[in-house]
Amino acid sequence: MQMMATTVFQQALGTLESHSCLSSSGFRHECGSASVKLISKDFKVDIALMRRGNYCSKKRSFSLIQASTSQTTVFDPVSSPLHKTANDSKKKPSEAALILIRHGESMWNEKNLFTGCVDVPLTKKGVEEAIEAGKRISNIPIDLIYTSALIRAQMTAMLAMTQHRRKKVPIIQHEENEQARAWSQIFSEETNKQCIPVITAWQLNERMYGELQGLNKQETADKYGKAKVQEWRRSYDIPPPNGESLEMCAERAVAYFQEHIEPQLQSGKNVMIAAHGNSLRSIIMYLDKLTSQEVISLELSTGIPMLYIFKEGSFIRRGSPVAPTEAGVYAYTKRLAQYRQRLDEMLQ
Ligand SMILES: O=C(O)[C@@H](CO)OP(=O)(O)O
Repeated sequence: MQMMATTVFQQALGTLESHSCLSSSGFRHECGSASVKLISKDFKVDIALMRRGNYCSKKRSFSLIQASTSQTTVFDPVSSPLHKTANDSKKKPSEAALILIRHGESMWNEKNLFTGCVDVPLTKKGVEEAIEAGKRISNIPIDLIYTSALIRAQMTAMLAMTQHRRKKVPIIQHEENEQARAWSQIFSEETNKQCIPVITAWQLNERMYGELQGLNKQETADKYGKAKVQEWRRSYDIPPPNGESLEMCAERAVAYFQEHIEPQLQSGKNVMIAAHGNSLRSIIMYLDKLTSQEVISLELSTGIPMLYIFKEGSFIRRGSPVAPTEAGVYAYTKRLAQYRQRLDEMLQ
């Protein structure tokens, strides 16, 4: 179907009250969602907003962002506007998608051991979670992927990308030294266009859990008391013995995000970050402007993608995209809906 230039969506202010209460298991669904009908001349889009999916934070209300015929500046022919005009490339990108995903279940998650920076792989369940996550983001544009230096995050990113409908190939970048850079070059521009660079950064590693690494969480609580262990696990500025506090983790993870990832989003590139429970908690604290008190109650489940839209310097949380097979639609913006429609056309 010829993609009609969609008209400006009517702005709908969907005020969503989502009440989330947090459980020690780390997450609880909350269906504080509302359906908001966005009508344009070309197609009606029901956007079930803010399906609270599997991550919680404090009670928040959201208003729907204005969706307009903004020029999409993306680095992917599928989503580039059909009729680019001369001055399009000079236009600042309208928005960019940011996907955050905590790695799937790891073998030490399964054993309930403190993991931190110990480099353990995913379990079979973690592999399945990563693949399911890939299905949920399979229609969202991704131009760059960032992971930590740990295999559980890298496995999650690569497994998720096996499900992406654009079928670009994620390539881990080796820039650790000149030889690594030289020996991993791609000598075909066309092939290069079909690749997505994957940048690994130790700054996105899980918080270093110090002398708790390898200890069983329940045994540690029995030994030191539940309150003390909860303080080590979830407080902002109290580190575990010879380990990192969340604040210390944020000093590297958020700094890396601001220095290396945010500029990419500002240039219109769509980014996925596959990382860890605490390094992502520190980043979400920054994105959502949570206080050190509020972040205590923020928990992330394994393998559940979280979608943000970066627009005019702000991060708008859009919830967790539902799987492509599920009825209904996503916390999509117009641009993301267009991208999906072009994928459908391309894959017909
Ligand atoms: O052990 C760890 O590294 C982390 C994440 O698995 O555990 P917690 O959720 O207790 O911070």
